[in-house]
Amino acid sequence: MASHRFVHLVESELIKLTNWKEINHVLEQAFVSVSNKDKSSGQPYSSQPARSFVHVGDAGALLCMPAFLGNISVKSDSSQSNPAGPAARTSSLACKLITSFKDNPSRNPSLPDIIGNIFLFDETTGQLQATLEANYLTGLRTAAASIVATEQVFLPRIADKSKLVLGIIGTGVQGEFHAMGFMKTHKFVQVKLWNRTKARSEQLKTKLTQLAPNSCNPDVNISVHDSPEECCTNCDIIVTATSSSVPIVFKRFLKQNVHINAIGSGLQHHTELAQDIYDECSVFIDYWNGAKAELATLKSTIVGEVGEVVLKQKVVPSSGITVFQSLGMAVEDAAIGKLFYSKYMEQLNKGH
Ligand SMILES: NC(=O)C1=CN([C@@H]2O[C@H](COP(=O)(O)OP(=O)(O)OC[C@H]3O[C@@H](n4cnc5c(N)ncnc54)[C@H](OP(=O)(O)O)[C@@H]3O)[C@@H](O)[C@H]2O)C=CC1
Ligand SMILES: O=C(O)C1=NCCCC1
Repeated sequence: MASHRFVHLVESELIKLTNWKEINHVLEQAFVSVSNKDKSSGQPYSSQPARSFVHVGDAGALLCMPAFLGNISVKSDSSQSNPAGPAARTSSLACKLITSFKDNPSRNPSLPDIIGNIFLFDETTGQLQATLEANYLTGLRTAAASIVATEQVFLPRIADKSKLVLGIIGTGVQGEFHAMGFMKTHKFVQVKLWNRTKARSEQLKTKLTQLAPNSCNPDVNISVHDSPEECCTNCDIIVTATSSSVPIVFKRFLKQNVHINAIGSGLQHHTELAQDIYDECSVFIDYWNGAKAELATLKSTIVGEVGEVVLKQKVVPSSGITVFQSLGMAVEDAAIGKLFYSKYMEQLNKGH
């Protein structure tokens, strides 16, 4: 059997390897892979069952998220050593095991809602190659999924992209990753924050103010708001990232052509937005397999997968409210796990 070296990558190591452009690039391929039914098309493809849940009463659950992702490039074309040549293709075999216990943040001492690891296997031999701490990576890949969904579903219908306003409803871990990822990759004139516990949105404002000089708009205005309504007013793009089991965003808060990335509420999904939004909007999802199981109670019009939009199999509306209903899927973890492992090994081989 070929000898191989096993590595465990901890958060401090992963932070050093973070590059939003590369992350968005692999997330877009993850979306494409689930919608691509033709392996010979040259596009990424994947095999990913609906994830399984082991429920621990009402306290939480253990999620098992396996996936194979084929024919991906882990570097954006512009960062290839040979920019003229085709991006080198690889694949990823991975399984994320992650728990979600919604009362964890209010424990003393406080614990994260989600705690997990990605297990990455050699796709030729099946040997375990690496484990990667997955809290940080889940934050990055969930935000990148929203960014790619926004780019595909919403930005094409916006003529003037220079005056966009972003709203973040819920400034916990996910809210923070979303604010940072969006500010690093798109220009916003204002980023509006709301959180149930106001001190936490004030803390995020301080962090984002420090980030602003290295964001797409150093002059961005960052503001903290007293209510979800005040926060959503005038927003072009909204992220809901809470564990609320009752609606906190209603249609009357929204601009006509708003796009919402609804990523929160863990195992229940679709509880953060009021039914009057779902009655009117067009919903985009990450994958049908997951939606059939996890969005069975959603009463709305699901147009299709984000990957179907990238592949031009589905058309996006030219106006109206759009919602990306993010469940989270295993190919996202397979994609980001492979990206970070490759970057780590590359550095190791260069002797850094
Ligand atoms: N779609 C996906 O791929 C993923 C989704 N998630 C989900 O995203 C959500 C946020 O996760 P994460 O940021 O890690 O968790 P955090 O514990 O860091 O943040 C939770 C946030 O929810 C807020 N909140 C909790 N209950 C309520 C309520 N009743 N009304 C209003 N706000 C509330 C908290 O406010 P306060 O500060 O006041 O407590 C806090 O802002 C979770 O539901 C999680 O399961 C997570 C990972 C991936
Ligand atoms: O995709 C994930 O990872 C998660 N999704 C829902 C909540 C727990 C983590």
